[in-house]
Amino acid sequence: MENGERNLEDFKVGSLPTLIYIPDFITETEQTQLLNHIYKAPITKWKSLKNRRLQNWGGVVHEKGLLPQALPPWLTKITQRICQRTGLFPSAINHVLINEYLPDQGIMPHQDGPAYFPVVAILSLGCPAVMNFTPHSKLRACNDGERTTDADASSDIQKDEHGNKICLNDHHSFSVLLMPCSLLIFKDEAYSDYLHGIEDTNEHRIDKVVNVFEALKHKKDQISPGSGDSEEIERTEHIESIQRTSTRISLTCRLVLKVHKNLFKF
Ligand SMILES: O=C(O)CCC(=O)C(=O)O
Ligand SMILES: [Fe+2]
Repeated sequence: MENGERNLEDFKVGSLPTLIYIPDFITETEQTQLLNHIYKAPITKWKSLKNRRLQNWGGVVHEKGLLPQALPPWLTKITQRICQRTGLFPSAINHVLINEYLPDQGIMPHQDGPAYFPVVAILSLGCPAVMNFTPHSKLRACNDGERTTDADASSDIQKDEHGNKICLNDHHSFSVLLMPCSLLIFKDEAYSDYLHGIEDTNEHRIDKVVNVFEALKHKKDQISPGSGDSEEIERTEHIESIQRTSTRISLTCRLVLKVHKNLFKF
């Protein structure tokens, strides 16, 4: 069965309710077409930041909403597929941020801004990379002094009827391996209780990845490209990191619900 026909539930990874990883969401030909469009854009379309470059498509996002600009057809082809395939966006995706990372570039752990509808879909192109999810500091703070043996863990603290603190969910840091042509979607706790980021190093650890099968496939390919037997996968399980050897491009596709039709109403 093609990935496009399978139930979204089948692509859930990790223990959080809504972290979805779809390998081969686009074909390699589509990846090449997208990269061509991205690199055909005028140089002025790129905004250089300290540790990466980005292109902003769909308009300017302000605290109060989006000052819109129509997405080009080469992007709506993808955003429409994401909306249809996931059914998680209440209306059409209207904003796409394209990030370019050299092998030693990344993005600081962060939470996406409040202007966005709280579902994000990230399409990956080019070199594989690992995205790390870490519990939000607000949650970690609840836990200070209570879980000194496990620095990565955090819990929702609530009070019981006597006012004693009780821990509900455990929050652990985890990672996702983002392979080219894959789509990562996250919402709910993964969106609200965790920071996500990519380390600015050319080697990424994969020991905490939740999409394990993807990691094993990749590890096998690093050792002997092309051969796919499962014994080989087992033999490569000891590899704990991936090398970033070329550029990665990502398309962060989101929806800003509040759209300003008229500049003067801002
Ligand atoms: O490049 C990525 O995969 C993540 C980008 C991201 O988190 C963002 O644009 O907010
Ligand atoms: Fe983000």
